[in-house]
Amino acid sequence: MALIKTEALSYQYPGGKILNFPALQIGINESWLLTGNSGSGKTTLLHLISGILMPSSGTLQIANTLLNNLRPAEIDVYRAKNIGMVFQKSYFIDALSMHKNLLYFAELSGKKADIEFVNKLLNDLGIANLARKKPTTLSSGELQRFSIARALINKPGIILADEPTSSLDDDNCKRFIELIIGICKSYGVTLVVATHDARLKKEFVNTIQLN
Ligand SMILES: Nc1ncnc2c1ncn2[C@@H]1O[C@H](COP(=O)(O)OP(=O)(O)OP(=O)(O)O)[C@@H](O)[C@H]1O
Repeated sequence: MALIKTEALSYQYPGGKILNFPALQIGINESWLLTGNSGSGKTTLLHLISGILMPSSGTLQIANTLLNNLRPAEIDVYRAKNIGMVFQKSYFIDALSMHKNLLYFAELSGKKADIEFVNKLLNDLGIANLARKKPTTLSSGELQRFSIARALINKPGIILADEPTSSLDDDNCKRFIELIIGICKSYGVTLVVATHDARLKKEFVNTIQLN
């Protein structure tokens, strides 16, 4: 069964052209690359899947839930439970250690942080030795590895990453993408990476191409 399924999905920003998306069937624990030229709608599609935007037409189904039918409050609950996000730039609080940052973000969702899970994540990502450091003392490659931990902290079924490697050099890019694909595989998480970064193409079997 598909975890993410769309049919005839489209979105139109006020006054903008209609963005039409190909039908998608993305399975549990699969890794997908979302590519296309600048302006083709990669970020918009990620925002539709995460419920930040509602489709103008078409259907979007995640597991057994038709997102079109949800009310805004239900969408917020859906997003908090199901979606982890990784962005081009990491977002952490400078005054807190990385460990405290992760506990803080875990608790933002209203649940008590699972410290054992946080520690397991840090070990699995090979960043436990950096957990006492503050964000300003870390490199962009190290911060992006913590962004993976942040995205996984509430145990989502789906991770959406928007241009996660565009500020990384070749070594960090390779390390990051292998790490996020590997950890999503081992945690049973479905991964969609939107990018125009040609370095990522060879890492994915499944590709969505937007025009
Ligand atoms: N908030 C907005 N209001 C109006 N138009 C928007 C808005 N955000 C994006 N667009 C337009 O919608 C289209 C798709 O944008 P989107 O950011 O999804 O593309 P993208 O493929 O992610 O591009 P890039 O690779 O440059 O990030 C573009 O034409 C863009 O100008």
